[in-house]
Amino acid sequence: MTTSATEPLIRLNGVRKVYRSGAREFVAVSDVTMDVHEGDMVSLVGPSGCGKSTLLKILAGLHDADDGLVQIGNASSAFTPGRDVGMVFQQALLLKWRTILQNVMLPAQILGLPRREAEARARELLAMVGLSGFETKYPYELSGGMQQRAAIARALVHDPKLILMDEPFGALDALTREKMNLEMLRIWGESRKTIIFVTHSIQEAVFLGSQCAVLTSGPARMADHFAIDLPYPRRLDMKTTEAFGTYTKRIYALLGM
Ligand SMILES: Nc1ncnc2c1ncn2[C@@H]1O[C@H](COP(=O)(O)OP(=O)(O)OP(=O)(O)O)[C@@H](O)[C@H]1O
Repeated sequence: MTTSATEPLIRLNGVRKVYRSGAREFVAVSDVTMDVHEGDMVSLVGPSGCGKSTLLKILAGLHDADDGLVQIGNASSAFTPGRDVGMVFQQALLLKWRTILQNVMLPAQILGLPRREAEARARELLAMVGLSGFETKYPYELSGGMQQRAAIARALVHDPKLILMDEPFGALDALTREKMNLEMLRIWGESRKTIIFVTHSIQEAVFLGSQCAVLTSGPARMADHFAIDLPYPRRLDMKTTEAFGTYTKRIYALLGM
């Protein structure tokens, strides 16, 4: 889905973020240079504390970088972080007193989008994530995987240009996680969104990503960024192929493992 001939949606060059506490400085992210094109699925992989969430916060406009270029949007696609970002976290973070439909509609409501259209879109998205029939249920009536599907629908409801996902399947059991990986690829294919996806799992990074950025800690920096040229649709049995193994070995080597 990469359209490298076009201007990138995101251009990062030499991005660096330092947290300061009194006189002490801590470099959380450095040397982050990559272009992300519309429709890319970028895996950000690295060990705990290597700055993945910090980078997502910079992309979401929640943190400023201390150095380097962060350009989001281009001549044909203006970008407003509040309007154009959808986020999914490790926990679904659904409001327990709202139904699933009301939860999915929340970002549209916050942005003041017309209610009727928002509801129609929320219903369509719930169908897309396989939750038709659960509109009037409450979060406690859904499994963890189903709650995470609702969170994905919620992230898409205001039709954002960029979806940022921070370890969205980290709290799920291994089998549900594999199923959600397949679902995620289907949803990405149908929505054609640009997705940046944080994971600790090297396998997940290779299985999902059209691009992969590897971040290391000590020192915090982007060690590499490359395309994953495995065909879509991806199937679970691809994990046993030599090409898949070559990518995972490359990431293990970059992480010094
Ligand atoms: N607000 C903050 N002030 C000071 N240090 C921070 C702050 N936020 C994060 N850090 C530090 O910056 C480093 C990077 O944090 P970040 O949360 O971006 O890493 P991460 O790769 O997402 O980690 P994890 O995979 O464990 O979630 C960590 O060492 C963390 O302790």
